[in-house]
Amino acid sequence: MIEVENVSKRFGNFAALDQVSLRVAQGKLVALLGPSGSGKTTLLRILAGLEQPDDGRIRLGGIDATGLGTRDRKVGFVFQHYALFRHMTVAENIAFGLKVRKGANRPSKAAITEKVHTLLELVQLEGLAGRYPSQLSGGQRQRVALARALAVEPRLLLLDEPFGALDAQVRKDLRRWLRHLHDEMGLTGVFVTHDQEEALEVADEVVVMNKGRIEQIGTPAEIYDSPATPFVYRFLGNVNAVACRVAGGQAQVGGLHIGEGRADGPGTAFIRPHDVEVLELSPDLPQARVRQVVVLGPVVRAELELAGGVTVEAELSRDIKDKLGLRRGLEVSVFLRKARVFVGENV
Ligand SMILES: Nc1ncnc2c1ncn2[C@@H]1O[C@H](COP(=O)(O)OP(=O)(O)OP(=O)(O)O)[C@@H](O)[C@H]1O
Repeated sequence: MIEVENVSKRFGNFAALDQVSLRVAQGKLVALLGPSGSGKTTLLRILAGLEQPDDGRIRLGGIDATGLGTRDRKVGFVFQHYALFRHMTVAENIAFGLKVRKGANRPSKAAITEKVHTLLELVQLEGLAGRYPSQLSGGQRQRVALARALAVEPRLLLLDEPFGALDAQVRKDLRRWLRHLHDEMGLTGVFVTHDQEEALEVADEVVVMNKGRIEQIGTPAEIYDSPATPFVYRFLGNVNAVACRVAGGQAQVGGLHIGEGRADGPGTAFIRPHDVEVLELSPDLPQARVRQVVVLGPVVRAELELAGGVTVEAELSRDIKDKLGLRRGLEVSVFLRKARVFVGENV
């Protein structure tokens, strides 16, 4: 269990982390997700013991680790540009953390060889033990870096944009691979990413950060389906943000009832494109005019103009597009399956 309690960190006048609290249960893989500068790396470095918080505490496995150095925390880490030792082979790189141990803590030569072999198998690089880093691809290097971090059996694995520098396909393969590896080893892991797809696909839990604060913590489904704040709505996935007015608890846009608001006044309604249902024109439902239709493989995006000139994007299947004969200029009806209204100016 990792516990972060009210951690704050300032750099000069700038608050990189502002009263951050977080709990990660044993064996979970957690993503710290947020835009550049939101404090993800700072939090990771504080967990690693590479940086000290100005305020707050870090507990690892129930023990106060706030003042402990990196070595005593038993963490392993992999950074985006974490260079392998260039003059060492793959096997030597992986063995490094064990070889530098002192006295009785250092395993025997045979035990180290055995361990390196097991790790090479795990990261599927059995044949490459004798190669130097310059003779590996980017993805292979990252896997060696992971094996090196795992060699010392960390109780916590910290990864900072581990696949950031790699091309899209390799990234995808490594993500799946990391997920499997994690499931097999039962480690607790925290990784930093600014890629929402990566966070949603790989993590058990996602921590969404913004300006040094946590906006929301939840499973990928919770974060995507029930964003707690406008920021999370905008940051995770495509969303229609429509200015509306709330009166008597009901939010309206150009005469169309769009959802419920908690208080009266101006607000913004957030609607995911796949929650905008497009139907044949019906007198009982609000009307819209199709402004554009784009086919993206199996998915179709349609831009719809509602009454009052408000435009929303709908996402539908190709079958539905064909059934409706969807094309520019067509009059259709719309039904909003789900909308969430946040009341206030500039949300
Ligand atoms: N050593 C430092 N000195 C001064 N400012 C720093 C230092 N480290 C980080 N910062 C600032 O703190 C803020 C948070 O940085 P951090 O690296 O944690 O963000 P991040 O979310 O990881 O961003 P990125 O995705 O760009 O890596 C940034 O505005 C950064 O400029």
